[in-house]
Amino acid sequence: MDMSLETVGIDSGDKLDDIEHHFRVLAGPGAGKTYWLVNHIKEVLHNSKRLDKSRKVACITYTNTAVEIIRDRLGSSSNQVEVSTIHSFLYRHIIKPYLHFIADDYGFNISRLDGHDDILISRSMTRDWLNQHTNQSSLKNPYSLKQLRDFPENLLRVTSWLSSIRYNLDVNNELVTTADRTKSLINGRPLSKVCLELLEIDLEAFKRLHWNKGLLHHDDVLFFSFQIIKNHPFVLDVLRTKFPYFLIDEFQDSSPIQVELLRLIGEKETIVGIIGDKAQSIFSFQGADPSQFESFELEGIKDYWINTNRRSTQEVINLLNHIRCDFKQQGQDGFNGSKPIIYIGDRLEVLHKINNELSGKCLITLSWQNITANALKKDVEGVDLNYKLFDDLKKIDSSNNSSRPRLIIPCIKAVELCREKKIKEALNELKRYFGRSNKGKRDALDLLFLLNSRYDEYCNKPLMTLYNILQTDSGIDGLSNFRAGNPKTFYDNTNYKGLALCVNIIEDTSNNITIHKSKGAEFDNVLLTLNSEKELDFITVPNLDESEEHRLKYVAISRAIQNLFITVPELSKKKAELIENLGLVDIIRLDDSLTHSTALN
Ligand SMILES: Nc1ncnc2c1ncn2[C@@H]1O[C@H](COP(=O)(O)OP(=O)(O)OP(=O)(O)O)[C@@H](O)[C@H]1O
Repeated sequence: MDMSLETVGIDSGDKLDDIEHHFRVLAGPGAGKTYWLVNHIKEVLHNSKRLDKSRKVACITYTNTAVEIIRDRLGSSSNQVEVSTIHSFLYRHIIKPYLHFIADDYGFNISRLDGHDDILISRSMTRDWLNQHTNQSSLKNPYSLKQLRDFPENLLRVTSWLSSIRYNLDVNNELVTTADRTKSLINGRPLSKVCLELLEIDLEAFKRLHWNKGLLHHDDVLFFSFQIIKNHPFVLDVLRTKFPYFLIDEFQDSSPIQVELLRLIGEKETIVGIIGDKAQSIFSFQGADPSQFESFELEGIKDYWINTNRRSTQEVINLLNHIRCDFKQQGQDGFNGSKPIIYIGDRLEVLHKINNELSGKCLITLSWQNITANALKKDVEGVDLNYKLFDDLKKIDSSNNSSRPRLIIPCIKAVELCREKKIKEALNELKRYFGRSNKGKRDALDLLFLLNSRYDEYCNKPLMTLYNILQTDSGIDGLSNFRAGNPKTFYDNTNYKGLALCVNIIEDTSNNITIHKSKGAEFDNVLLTLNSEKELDFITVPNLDESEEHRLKYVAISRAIQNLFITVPELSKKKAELIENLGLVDIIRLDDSLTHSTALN
């Protein structure tokens, strides 16, 4: 951390002398940033003369789970605080009241606006877009309009590429719409550069097709908020009046558009406070840029730094300190435990062994990939799981008149969400198929009931079993039979469970989650699962500044309060010695451990 002379060291129990200046709090994991933030909000509520019934503190954090934690900790004080994610905040205070100002300029059908969602891109929408593309006559063999539109694989290439549309800011702080060219790669072949250059011209027209239907993607919330503020600056004044204090936790994962919005809000009247840690920046794939935290500037901003770790045992902190080179955290006096352990062996066996040893205490597994987390949840073996089965299904069952994937994929996602008690999200999946009318909502509920009550009949069978149930008992018309061919082979030979493993459970609160979902949380006992010994480089040659992969693992191990375990299938003697020589972790080979040996060889 680049600590300037003006950076003031504080403790997570400290109060600021003056609540009326912008601030930045920098600190490592477990330092008590969220703890401090909650106390600071209470301080503001207590001392500020600028708050009343309609003037509140805005507190922005990254996930709905974090929102709940902060609300909980605020207790009854939370009436005067609006705690939310940035998307919910902007939707409520900018999009809903003001989108109608600019809706016509963007062809947005405001009468159909109904929240924001993760909008899935359909091939029919891609086709509609191609059919009206400004450059369609310039598209040439092998990617002519007809070839892009009518060859299923090409259509998939365009659709996949369009799914990566993002908004960013250019050097003049103007919004630009981009899509990631590499995402057109299907079956080893991408669209050509020439073709993509021609198509790129009209990306906004593609968004307009959705906006015409009142569909608002999460990213569109940022896009429209920014446009509204730029074109109608009085909206900023309204926000500043309503929120004299604007505090943001986990700032390191903000996107450049969010950062610019906050900077604009903080230009006058509103006090902006940002809290974060650049070494915990793990969302670059969503546009976050770790350098923004330290470079964020507002007039008179003061920097504070917390150098303690109030979460973990000294043994866990020793490992964290080894990995981090910009500063060292101090632990709490006398809070000691066992050295972290690296287990070498099959991860499911490791999980069972640790669970046995912890005898009933809760162990949380953290994995990089969603499919690994799901496999651990469902007790499935293997490291070579196919996380692309939904893509394969769409590709293989992709003839123009097949509506099967459009139904069966939401069904699988819905029932898996339902089994994790995410009923609202489950119904939302099915509403993608049935629509959002009252009838659509009723149909979604009926189908969810059917899928859930018959789960045991298909959960360990080929996908065809589920499809047959849908054909015979869902009441949905027009579900076509199979002829011999690749789609039938896929449905006959692919086990439902394989697809279930690919479902992403948002805000997963189970004991087996991805590292990204563990952000901000802490657990007594943590098991980090790794797929190969290369992934232990974050310990042997750590580089948090340049490697997001290393930061991700740093975040994972810093969730542990008491016991930290890491598992890897194999470990060469050379690398094991390298790690052993650090003296910070014990290494146990599972085979040896069966005879209670902790020896290396
Ligand atoms: N001053 C304090 N007194 C008592 N407990 C504290 C104090 N500060 C922090 N804690 C406790 O330490 C733990 C870590 O705090 P917190 O979650 O706020 O850290 P953080 O900096 O936000 O962590 P991360 O960035 O890793 O998510 C929590 O259990 C919190 O309750």
